[in-house]
Amino acid sequence: MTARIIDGNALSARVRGEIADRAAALAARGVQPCLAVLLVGADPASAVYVRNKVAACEKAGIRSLRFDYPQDADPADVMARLGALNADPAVHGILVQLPLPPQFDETAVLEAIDIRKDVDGFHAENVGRLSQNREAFIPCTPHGVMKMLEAADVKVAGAEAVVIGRSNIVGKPMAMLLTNAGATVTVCHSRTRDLAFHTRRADILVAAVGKPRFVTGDMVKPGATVIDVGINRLQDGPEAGKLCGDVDFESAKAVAGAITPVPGGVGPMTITMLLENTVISAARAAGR
Ligand SMILES: Nc1nc(=O)c2c([nH]1)NC[C@@H]1CN(c3ccc(C(=O)N[C@@H](CCC(=O)O)C(=O)O)cc3)C=[N+]21
Repeated sequence: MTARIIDGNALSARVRGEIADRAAALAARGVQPCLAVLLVGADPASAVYVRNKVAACEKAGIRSLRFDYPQDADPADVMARLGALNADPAVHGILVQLPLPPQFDETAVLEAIDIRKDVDGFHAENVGRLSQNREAFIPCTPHGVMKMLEAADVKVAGAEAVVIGRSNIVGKPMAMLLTNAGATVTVCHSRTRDLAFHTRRADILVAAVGKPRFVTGDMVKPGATVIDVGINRLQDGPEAGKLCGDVDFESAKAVAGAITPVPGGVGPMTITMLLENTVISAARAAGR
């Protein structure tokens, strides 16, 4: 057996088309959706992601404002900018690219964003709302995963779901969304004693560990849906520079029922959900 590929690029193209229509309709009513993106430091990966986000906005008819700060930026300057963006009615979404340099208190920065503009869904109040199933904004990566499961007709209610990774930006909100959708959820992490015992029971397996090709075919239940959230740039060897996920695609594909590739899987959907959240925010600001 070989798994069905869940194509994040194709799904993104479709959803981004709908988002562009909504953005155009809002603009016609005088509300041009607008996302502000703040990038601190010169991490090359972060610069690429920010460039991709800005380009995706442009293509969808969403205005973007970009603010770049040096690696040694004064956190007070960034906080002041956030205050101004919170107060600006023309701005509907604010994203501070993570990670931040060490002089920043990341939590304090995320809490400084008005929750009505928190399109990342990282503010503690949005996290609390998500846990109560009455969220303002759903974090983009796990939200994109839910959209992929839906588009691929994967039944979530009643399924055994296993999430590997417990980060605030992926693992925890992913577990919450799957729980809200009726899955029986197990969260595994670096301290889990027998990882394969858990993963082999999963109807839906989400890998968000940050280790290249960590999940192998022998860890996958036959017919399972495997979602690969990993974005790892291989450092050395013959494949240096290549992007790969947390899943060993070839061995997992031979066992799974459906699987997401890297690149072209969850990554593009993350950006799509960012655009969607920005348009939702603009629609709320327009009173509809
Ligand atoms: N405040 C904040 N919000 C984020 O959403 C956020 C962040 N910080 N920091 C970094 C991570 C990472 N992230 C990605 C988004 C898209 C792709 C993506 O589109 N990847 C393409 C490949 C891109 C390439 O070739 O490098 C793909 O998987 O096909 C990857 C990674 C968002 N993040």
